[in-house]
Amino acid sequence: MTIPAAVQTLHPTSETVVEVRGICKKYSEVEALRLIDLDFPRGKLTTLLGPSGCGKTTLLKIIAGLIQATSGEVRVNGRTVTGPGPERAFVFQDFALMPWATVMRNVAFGLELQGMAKAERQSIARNYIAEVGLTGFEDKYPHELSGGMRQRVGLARAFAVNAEVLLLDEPFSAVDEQNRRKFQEDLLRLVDKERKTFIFVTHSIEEAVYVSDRIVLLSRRPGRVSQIIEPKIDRTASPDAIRRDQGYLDTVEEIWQGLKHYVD
Ligand SMILES: Nc1ncnc2c1ncn2[C@@H]1O[C@H](COP(=O)(O)OP(=O)(O)OP(=O)(O)O)[C@@H](O)[C@H]1O
Repeated sequence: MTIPAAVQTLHPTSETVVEVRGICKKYSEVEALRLIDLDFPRGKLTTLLGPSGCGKTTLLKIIAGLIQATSGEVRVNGRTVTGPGPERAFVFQDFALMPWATVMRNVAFGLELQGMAKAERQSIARNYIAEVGLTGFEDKYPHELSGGMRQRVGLARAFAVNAEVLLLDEPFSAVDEQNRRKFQEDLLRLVDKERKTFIFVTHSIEEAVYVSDRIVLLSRRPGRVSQIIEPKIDRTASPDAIRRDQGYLDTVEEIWQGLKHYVD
């Protein structure tokens, strides 16, 4: 058997944007997370992967400042997180679009809240609408779009506010396989282009290996970091070639071997 092209590392770099230190979270009797220490570097996409209920969404929400840890600390650019902040954008599973607003207004809404002039925010929004393949749909309302298109609007909105840290909670979970693949490619292009810090939660091992620079495997609840894997994949290859790449296939297998004993 070939040795998977993946290595374990946990070294902070000078480019570390998000530092998670000693995070524990208890929901009354339920211990969701135990002593999580992680660093998230700029320009990289890190995926949190692990058995259902291991605390992935909880960790993402603690980093977002949407819920408080029981103990420990999160720092973003050296500053302790005490609540939500403009440098962090949280992309929810359902995207929570405003049904009464057009695609353009939805995508530009965060900028509107910041008080940006209309022409400027529309120009930024137009750019991200194009990035997610929705040019021509600017004046449509959410109910006139397919589920996959609505998710793209949500993604464009998150990018438009220009947050440094993007927290994505299973953004592709509700779309069909073809749309999902298209999204994954859009996401990889944006990671490459935008130099932001992406923290991504998914249930799909294949998706994690395809899109991630690093994969953090969490153990069963209480979630702890059990392994960190860096898939070594040539991302300049075509999407189909990547999915046939031996390094890709070996990493998928390695993660499956690590996770399968949690599934019965
Ligand atoms: N508000 C809450 N009150 C009580 N328990 C909660 C609350 N939110 C989450 N939990 C529990 O904490 C644990 C971790 O939940 P969380 O949603 O973070 O896990 P997850 O890994 O994202 O799960 P999944 O993979 O199923 O989406 C679970 O056992 C869940 O039931």
